[in-house]
Order: sequence, then C-alpha cells, then structure tokens
Amino acid sequence: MPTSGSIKNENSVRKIETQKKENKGCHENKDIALTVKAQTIDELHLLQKKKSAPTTPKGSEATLFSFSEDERSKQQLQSISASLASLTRESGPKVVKGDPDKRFEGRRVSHVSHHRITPTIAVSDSALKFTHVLYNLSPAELYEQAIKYEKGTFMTSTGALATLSGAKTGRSPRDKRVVKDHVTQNELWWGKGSPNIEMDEHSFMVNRERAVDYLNSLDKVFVNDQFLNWDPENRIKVRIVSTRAYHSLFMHNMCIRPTPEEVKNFGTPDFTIYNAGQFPCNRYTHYMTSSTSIDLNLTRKEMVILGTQYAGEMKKGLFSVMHYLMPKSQILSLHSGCNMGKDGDVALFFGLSGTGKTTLSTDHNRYLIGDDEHCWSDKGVSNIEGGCYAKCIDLSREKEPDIWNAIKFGTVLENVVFDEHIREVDYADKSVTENTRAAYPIEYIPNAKLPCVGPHPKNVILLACDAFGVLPPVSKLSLAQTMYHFISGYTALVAGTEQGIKEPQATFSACFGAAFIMLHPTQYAAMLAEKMQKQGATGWLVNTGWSGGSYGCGSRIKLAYTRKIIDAIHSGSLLNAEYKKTEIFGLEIPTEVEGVPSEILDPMNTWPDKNVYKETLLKLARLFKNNFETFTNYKIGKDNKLTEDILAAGPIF
Ligand SMILES: Nc1ncnc2c1ncn2[C@@H]1O[C@H](COP(=O)(O)OP(=O)(O)O)[C@@H](O)[C@H]1O
Ligand SMILES: C=C(OP(=O)(O)O)C(=O)O
Ligand SMILES: [Ca+2]
Ligand SMILES: [Mn+2]
Repeated sequence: MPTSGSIKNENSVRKIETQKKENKGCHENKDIALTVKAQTIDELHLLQKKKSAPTTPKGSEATLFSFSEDERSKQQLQSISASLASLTRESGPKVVKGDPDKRFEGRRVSHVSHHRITPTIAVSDSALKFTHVLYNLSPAELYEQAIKYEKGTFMTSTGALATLSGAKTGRSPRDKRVVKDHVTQNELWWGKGSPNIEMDEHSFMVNRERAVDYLNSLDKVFVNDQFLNWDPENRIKVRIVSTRAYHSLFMHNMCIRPTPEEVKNFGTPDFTIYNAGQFPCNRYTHYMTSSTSIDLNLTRKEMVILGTQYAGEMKKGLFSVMHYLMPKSQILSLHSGCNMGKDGDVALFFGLSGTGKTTLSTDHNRYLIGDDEHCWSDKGVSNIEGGCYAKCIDLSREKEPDIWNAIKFGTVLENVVFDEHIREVDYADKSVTENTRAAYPIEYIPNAKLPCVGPHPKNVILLACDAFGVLPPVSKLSLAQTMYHFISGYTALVAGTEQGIKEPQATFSACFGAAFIMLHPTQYAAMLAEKMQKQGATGWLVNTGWSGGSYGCGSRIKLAYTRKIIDAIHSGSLLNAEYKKTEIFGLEIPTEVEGVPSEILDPMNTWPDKNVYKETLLKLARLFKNNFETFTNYKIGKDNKLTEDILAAGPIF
C-alpha cells in the first residue's frame, strides 16, 4: 500500500510489523508454498477453469455413465446440426460445439484436434467448413463474447451489459409475415385489421434458406435451448439460433432457463427461431416490401428473422406462437402483467406498450408473477416468460426502485447512453432512441413469485395512457364494459418526441395486443368473458395518461397517484366505494380514493375550459365508435345477451 508510511492506526502498524517478521523468518518457505502447480503459462490457465455442464457435458466423474453421456451429447449436436441444415444442399458446414477462438487452447487434445484445420469464413466452401455452436452459454461467457466482438457493447457502472440494437430500435409490425397454408388459412385471422400479413410457404423457405446460409457462413452461432410457460403441463421447448451474444443473453434472460438436467434431456425443440437479423432479406423475394422480414411458419414451427437486430422481435414473435398454441388447449394467452398479494389475490394488467404493465406489476408490496405475457388456464395464471423487459426512459431510483436495482450484472441494457469513463447511464438521454430497454431475469426483482404461477385473477385492470386527458384516472367496469374496452384496446400516446405540441395519436389494438394475436379478437374476448364470469373477477379501467388537459396543456398523472389507485383496487376498498356515472362513456368513477386528491377523479374538474373538455371527450368517443364498427357483426362466444351488452357498453352520444 503506498499510504502505509503515513498510517497512524495501531492495527495497521501492527500488521506491517507482522509482515516484516514473516518476511525475515520464512522468506524461502513462503515462496515455495505459493508456487503454482503448473509448468507453463498454458497449464496455469488450464487450472483456472473447472469443467462444467452444459457446454462441456463430459465430466471426469462420468465413467459409469460415459456411454450414455456421450450418446446424449452426440444426439444434442445432431439436433443442432439438423436445425442448422440447409434444406437444399446435400452437405453443409459441420457443426461443432465450442468457441472457435479456443481451438488452440490446450484442453484435451483429442477433443479439439480437428479444430486445428478449421477454416474460417468460407461462404462458397460451406461443405468444408465448421460452424461453431456456442450452446446455452452463461451470462459471464456471453458478456465476454459481446464485449469482445460486438461493437458498441460495454459494461455499465452497475454491471449491466449496454449494447446497441442497430438501425432498428423497436419492432417492425409491418414486416411481420405469417405463412398461409392449408392449415392456417382456416385457423387464423386474415384480412383487414389483422396483424397476420400473409406469405406463401415457398417464400418462407427462400427466407429460411437465406437465414440458414448466412448463419452457416459464420465462424460461430449462438444456440439457446429454453422453455416458455411456467405451467409445466403446457410448457413448450424453444430453440433460438442467433448471431450475437446480445441476442443470446437477451433470450437467456427472457425465456425460462432450464436446469442442467433439463438441458441434457432437452431433445427436439417445439419451436425454432433463426435470427439472422444482421443480414437483410432479398427484396426481390415475393411478399417482401422492405429489407426486414419477420416470418412465422406455424406448420413448420419456425420463425425467421432477417434485417432487424431488435431483440424484442424474438420475444414477441414467440408470444404470437403462444397466442396460436394456447387457445387450442382452451388456455387464454394474455398481453398483460400479473402480480399477487400476500393473500393470494391476483391482478392482471392489460395495456399497450408504454401504458404501465411492467411498472405497475412491479410492486414492492406484491409478488411479481410476470410483466408482459401470461396464460390463464382452468388452474389459474402462469407467466410465459422467465424475465422482464422494462422501459428505461427517465427511469428513476425513487419512483421505480425494483427496476432500478435489477439493472446489474446479467441485465441487457439496450440503446441507452452512458458516460464514456464512469459508465453511469443517463436514463434521460434519448439520443439513440426513446425506447431504451432493460431485459433481466425475473428473479432480479426481489419479490418475484417463483415458480411464476398463481390462482385465478380477482381483478382485471385495463391500462390506457390517454394523452387526450379525458378518461378518468380509474373507473369500475361491468363485464360488458370490460369486454368493450378489451376488444377496443385503446391508448393514446404522443407521436414523436417533445419538440412542440403534437396531437395525441389514438391507437386501438384489439385485446391490447393486436400485433401478437393470431385468431380473431372475439375468440380471445369470449374466453376472457367466460373466465371472468366464472371466477367473479372485476374489471377496471385505469388511465395512466393525462389529466387537466390533453398533452401539451395537462400533465401525466403522477405515478404515485396511479399506485395509490392500484393499491385501492388490490385491497378491495375501491370495490365498495361510492360511485357516480360519467357522461358519454358511462363509466363508474369513485368519489374518493385514499391518497389521491378527490378533484382529479373526475377529469372534468381538472380542465380549465369545460367546453374544450367536452369537445375532446366527444372526439375520443367518435374514435372509439369508428374503431368498434368492424366488430359489430361478430358474436362474442355463444351468448347473444353478452354480445348485445358489449355493443351497448361503448360511448353513447
Ligand atoms: N401514472 C403512471 N402510471 C404508469 N406509468 C407511468 C405513469 N407516469 C409515468 N409512467 C411511466 O410510463 C412508462 C410505462 O411503461 P411500462 O410500464 O414499461 O409499460 P408497458 O410495460 O405497458 O409497455 C414507464 O416509463 C413509467 O415510468
Ligand atoms: C416489447 C414490447 O413490449 P412492451 O412495450 O409492451 O413492454 C413490445 O411491444 O415490443
Ligand atoms: Ca408488451
Ligand atoms: Mn412492458
């Protein structure tokens, strides 16, 4: 220590003296005792690492089982080879496990000898080359890969991995394609309003081959074998093949992580993603309208990503798959957050992007079941994912402490700006995008409920961020109103950034997630109505948006107030409050909520000009009505009465 000369502390002085004594007395012995058990630097490096599953499945203790372990490891490699195989070429790159950079490292020579003749990138000689598979790497290994090879990837001051998603910083719903074949043409929702833009089987195969060829041209690819859905009976096995450690770590965090035993017995996946997002699609390919394409083939159980590195495409792509598979088993898939109180009361939080699912389901006083994707079966609710994907723009430690603290080692931080030296993140900085994100394993939230399952929901909270500022901060809904608002899926955010005052943009997205549903919205709505009725769940509409005027005049409702409102819903106190009915939307609004100024509960009170308020309210009502027109010819479930009630539950003017 350079400061030892000036140390006055008694203990320190004594320490220094002891050291001196040691040095005098047994200098030689000490040196011998500290000598490493290695003859060379390479041997020293070998000592540093213990072998472990799953990347190196053959452990030294496996003598008894070595045959079966060997077999299993071989089968695993065969399964990955099959995933990566070209469907047109007879021969292709040979798939080998491990990091190509480690091929000269002196591990067991027999195991690596063939790596020594491995050529690097050789696109036209694919039959002669190896593609190294980095299989289910750990976060630490993925950090090393990402920092070493991916430009724009750094460690932040709290240990998170900050990276850039490239040109795309959000999803590209217009570039999503779904294969229309003899099965899906009858099963799925097609045409006007549907998110399922069709493509044919052949064009899918062209894109698939393009992705596979690209992946195989690389020295190495990442493979994640993981699960979706915490309900063990309805769990699916997913394989994600990707080119970036960032993608692999993102999915490691977002999907359910298998145990080493589960990895060994993984077998064939139920669904595979080929993420070749660094490579564009060919715009001459039929159905392609840009160089980005996210293609879903439900019959082949495959998804291909070309031309976008935005990681959210993988997460939401798999969500679409669940929106197809789960209803087949009478399970309702939900674009919602979910948490549970100490007494086992479960709440769902529906809402479009930015309305508060993640923020409000992450509640220090409740158990977090999940922030975004759930299933509701006859047994209760289950999270589909193993992690959360929180927005970081303007994130503050005070307002969202649990999310703030989750941003640590292992967390992927997308598109944030940070101090180049200290590496402190500036969450207010929108230089790269407003859609900055953190993806972390759910157990990074201290009160996560593991396993992520719970009983039937008691409250169904519909979140709308109403930038028009006319929806009340909270209303209690009848079942018909809940269904009306669920099918409408309204929110209004402000387009663009903060420069000047912009008109709020009303968005209607059926089931609060039209971009991800595969069947007609009324099919999900019918299931939700049936489940809510059967379980006696109460519906609520919570406006997390503006109060006191539209965007530009009013201001966003304080998160602290919204939390108080949500608390009152959870505790049951709001259920028995005093209510009055609003004009036009016919919403039941409470006259009092503990901790919330009563005057804001009726939005009319907060607007300085009551006429402008009325005009704006009518404007929004018309938007609702126009949007609902497309649903007026459908029946919701088998119940005529409910269908009529739903149609009557919209605004009346
Ligand atoms: N009153 C409010 N209620 C909920 N969120 C709010 C409120 N005011 C501001 N916010 C901010 O809005 C964003 C909500 O986003 P998020 O919870 O990620 O939405 P989602 O998960 O539905 O996409 C967060 O950044 C949160 O801090
Ligand atoms: C990842 C997403 O989810 P959300 O914005 O709802 O959190 C998304 O919609 O792309
Ligand atoms: Ca979402
Ligand atoms: Mn979210």
